[in-house]
Amino acid sequence: MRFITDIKTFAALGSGVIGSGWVSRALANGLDVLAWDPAPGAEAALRQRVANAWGALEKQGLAPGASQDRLRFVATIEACVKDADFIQESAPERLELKLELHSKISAAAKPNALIGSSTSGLLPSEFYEGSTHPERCVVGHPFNPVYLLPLVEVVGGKHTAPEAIQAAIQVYESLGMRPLHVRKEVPGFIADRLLEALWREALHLVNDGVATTGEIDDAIRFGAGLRWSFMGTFLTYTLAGGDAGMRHFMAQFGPALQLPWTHLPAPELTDKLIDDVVDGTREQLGNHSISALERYRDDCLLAVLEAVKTTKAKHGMTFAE
Ligand SMILES: NC(=O)C1=CN([C@@H]2O[C@H](COP(=O)(O)OP(=O)(O)OC[C@H]3O[C@@H](n4cnc5c(N)ncnc54)[C@H](O)[C@@H]3O)[C@@H](O)[C@H]2O)C=CC1
Ligand SMILES: C[N+](C)(C)CC(=O)CC(=O)[O-]
Repeated sequence: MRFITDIKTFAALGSGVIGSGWVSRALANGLDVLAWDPAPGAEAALRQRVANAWGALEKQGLAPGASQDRLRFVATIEACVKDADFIQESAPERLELKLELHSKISAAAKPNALIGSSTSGLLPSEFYEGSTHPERCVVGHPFNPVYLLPLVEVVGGKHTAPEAIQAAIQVYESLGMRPLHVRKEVPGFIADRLLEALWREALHLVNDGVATTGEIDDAIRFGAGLRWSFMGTFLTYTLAGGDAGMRHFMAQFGPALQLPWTHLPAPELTDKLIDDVVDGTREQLGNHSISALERYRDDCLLAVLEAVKTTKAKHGMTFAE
């Protein structure tokens, strides 16, 4: 089966926070968009959200022909999907609801139109169980705001064709995104496993009276949050190991995971896990020395600090706010 990758018409089912983000991104990329949502007043709310996002999208740069007028809100699931080249579902996070919705979407869609779900962590093998042509069905998990953040996690289920994963990656790239193929189907995928761990711990801190939510957010936004925009945890910690890199870092700070500071159970630090982490970060380092990456990290930090400061001032805020 050749899946459609040269898309002209994008269908969005569910037009809440995430659905309207997809609609905005698709319109900004010069596509025709069909949207459906069963809630009363959904069309007006969607148009309002798209209008709100449009200023940022104009600053980022619109594709030729991009226009909010190319959005058509329709009355049925069938009208939304039957002529669509690509379909993205962003309905509430309930397994039964998604199961029923996808059986209807897939029955009415062109057989070679890819179908993506925005789910934050439900398993595609489960909610695509009743779908027609499930080989074209994937998860495309985005991040809020969908029209600006590039990451989209692409996850297949037990019936998804490998070619469909590649085709979906191609489509998401054509929408200016940075797809990440999650190779193993697990609840929460990669990013939400991490975000949930952080969030759960933050709730423990509040619950234990250690910090307020504002203090916890300060702990993120004035520290690791600034460096996360350009360097992930593994490479950051490799640099934190100095010239000896990740192996020294693991020896020095790995045992503290067993104390534990957190309320989450820690993984057992087996030799295999350490080797996997060391080998993985070695690959990430490539030919770059630790000191070269430190210069890169510092340059990026300065640029981000300057950008945040300038942007906040434009909005009438001080840097400390
Ligand atoms: N809010 C977030 O930060 C993120 C949410 N997601 C995922 O995106 C999906 C949508 O979440 P949100 O946009 O946040 O929710 P939301 O509550 O803002 O929007 C859901 C929309 O679905 C509509 N809806 C209700 N029943 C429906 C049905 N049977 N078929 C189609 N639409 C229906 C509602 O009227 C509403 O407009 C969920 O699967 C969620 O896990 C993914 C990434 C981030
Ligand atoms: C809270 N959430 C699980 C819905 C968040 C996401 O899925 C991604 C995001 O935007 O943080």
